[in-house]
Amino acid sequence: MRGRGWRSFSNRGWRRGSQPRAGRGGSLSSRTITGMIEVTDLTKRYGTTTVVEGLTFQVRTGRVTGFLGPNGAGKSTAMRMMLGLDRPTAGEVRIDGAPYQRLRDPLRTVGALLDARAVHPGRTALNHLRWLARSNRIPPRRVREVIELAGLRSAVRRRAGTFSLGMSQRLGIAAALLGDPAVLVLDEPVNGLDPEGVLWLRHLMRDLAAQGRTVFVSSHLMSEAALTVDHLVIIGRGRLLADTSMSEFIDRYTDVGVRVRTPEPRRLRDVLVGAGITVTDCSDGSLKVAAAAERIGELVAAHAVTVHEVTRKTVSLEEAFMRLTAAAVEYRAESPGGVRR
Ligand SMILES: Nc1ncnc2c1ncn2[C@@H]1O[C@H](COP(=O)(O)OP(=O)(O)OP(=O)(O)O)[C@@H](O)[C@H]1O
Repeated sequence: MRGRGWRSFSNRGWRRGSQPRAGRGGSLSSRTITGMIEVTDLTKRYGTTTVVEGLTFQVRTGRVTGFLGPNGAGKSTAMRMMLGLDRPTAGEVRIDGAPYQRLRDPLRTVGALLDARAVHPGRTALNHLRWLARSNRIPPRRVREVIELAGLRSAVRRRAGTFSLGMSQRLGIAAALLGDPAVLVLDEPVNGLDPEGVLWLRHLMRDLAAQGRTVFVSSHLMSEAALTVDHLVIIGRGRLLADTSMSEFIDRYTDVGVRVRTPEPRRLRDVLVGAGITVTDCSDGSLKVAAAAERIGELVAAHAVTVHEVTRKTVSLEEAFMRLTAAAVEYRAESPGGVRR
């Protein structure tokens, strides 16, 4: 059994300390917590179906890492394996250097929200949190602190079974914060939150990362991730598609192009290609030109080509995400004409 460094509970932030405290077995240790998650060659098969395949990445401290992928990509399965709830077919996950099962005080090291509804419906929110705190040797005053943090004060005496999904998410987040953990693993925590709740959660995640914690949060919405996340791990059909900073992702995948409508497409194409510019035909008859609008304007004027419209087009983050994961999308709607979107 491993020893554990001393930490203090504080609303102002999480602090690592060098002051040791007695471990369960009475041993003392000055080991401090790093909070890093290391995923190595993680694989999960159900029968002949491979749900997670050879995932390798690290989740670092002090930033919010988004775990993205389309529906069925394997995000929840990977998170369950991180938290020791599913056994990997191959590979491993280490949190702070050890598998989850070997953490001495799991709730104090990792706070997790996987399924907000997984609470006894007949138990009040307060009793749920009190029970969790007691079973993990967490001081009762921390229960009050997380109730305030999660904005649950007016609902603590209500039974969890009467909660809306958004309220359940808040309760789940309160429970995840109970142990003042260095690592937070949150599966789609935005689901069901109202706009005020979404804003609150964004700020909370950013604050937790700014305090030096590791925040790992799944989502299938890039537009939401873009507002919170510093780093992205993107998977599709269980495989790693990207492990990149948000800014690198924007640079690499959200290309900017210019659409040009002209009654002389052949002439314009010759002029542009002659200037070394890449030109692509669009289905509506316009041309997609890989050059700045100013450059196109100069060439058009110099060669007296008639142009009806020049429009700068940017690829949104959501479009870029859909392009990246397109080949790995398992579930998607058929359009009325039978063409896949
Ligand atoms: N116990 C199981 N037995 C068989 N297949 C499973 C099991 N659990 C999950 N799967 C399959 O694994 C795949 C990945 O599921 P998972 O829930 O991990 O994806 P996800 O990325 O979290 O999806 P979503 O965004 O829809 O929540 C799905 O095809 C799912 O049907």
